[in-house]
Amino acid sequence: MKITQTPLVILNFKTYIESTGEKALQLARALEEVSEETGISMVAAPQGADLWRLSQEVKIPVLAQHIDPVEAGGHTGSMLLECAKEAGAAGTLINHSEQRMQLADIETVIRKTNAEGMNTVVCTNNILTSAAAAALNPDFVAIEPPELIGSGIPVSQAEPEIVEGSVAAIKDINPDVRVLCGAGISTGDDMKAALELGSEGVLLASGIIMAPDPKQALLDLVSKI
Ligand SMILES: O=C(CO)COP(=O)(O)O
Repeated sequence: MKITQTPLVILNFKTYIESTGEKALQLARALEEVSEETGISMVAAPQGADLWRLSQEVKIPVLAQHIDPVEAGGHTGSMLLECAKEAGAAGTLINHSEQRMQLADIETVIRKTNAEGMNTVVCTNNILTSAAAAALNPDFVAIEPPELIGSGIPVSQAEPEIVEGSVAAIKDINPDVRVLCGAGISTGDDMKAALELGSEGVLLASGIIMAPDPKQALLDLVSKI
C-alpha cells in the first residue's frame, strides 16, 4: 500500500548494533508510539533479516534498505523483491549512497516495486541526480549529500540550496514525486527547516539511533511541525 500521509519520517536503521535484532524491534516500537502520539507518519527501514519480525510486531510501514535488480533464480546473497514483499516490506530505499546502483538497475527496481504497489524511495546526492531520479517515477526522492551523512551537520541548515534546488528540479520534471531530505538531521529545528525548504519529510539515521533516548529524540524531531 502506498504511503500517502506527509510530513513523513523514515528512519534508516542501517547496520548499527543499536538498531539490530531485538534493538531494531524496540526502535520500531518507539517509531510506532511517536506516530500514534503525534499523528506524524513514521516508517522503519531495518536490515533485511529484521523485516519479517518488525512487520509482524508494529503497524507502521517497514521498508527494505535495498532490493537487488534480479529476477527469481540463481542469485546468491541478493535481496529479491518478492521475498521482501512476503517479509512484509511496504517498499524499499533505492540507491542509498552506502549502496550505490547503476541507472539501469535503479530503473528496474523502481518499475518492479511500483508494479507491486509498493513504495519507492530513491536516494540522490545532488540536484542533477535528483532530477534524473524524478524521471524514473519513484514515489519519493530523498536528497542526501554524502559528505553530511553521519556528520550531525544537517543538510537543511548546511546546504539549504541543494534541498530547494532539488525540490524545484524534481517538481519541474514530475510534480507527483514527493521530496525528502536527509543527512545530519536530528532536531526539531532541522525538521522544521527541511519542511520550509519544500521537502515533505526526512530520511535520517544516527541522530535518532545513537540518541540516549530514541523515543524522546523522535518527539523532539517532530516537536516544531
Ligand atoms: O544516510 C542517512 C539516511 O539514509 C542519513 O544518515 P544520518 O542521519 O546518520 O546523517
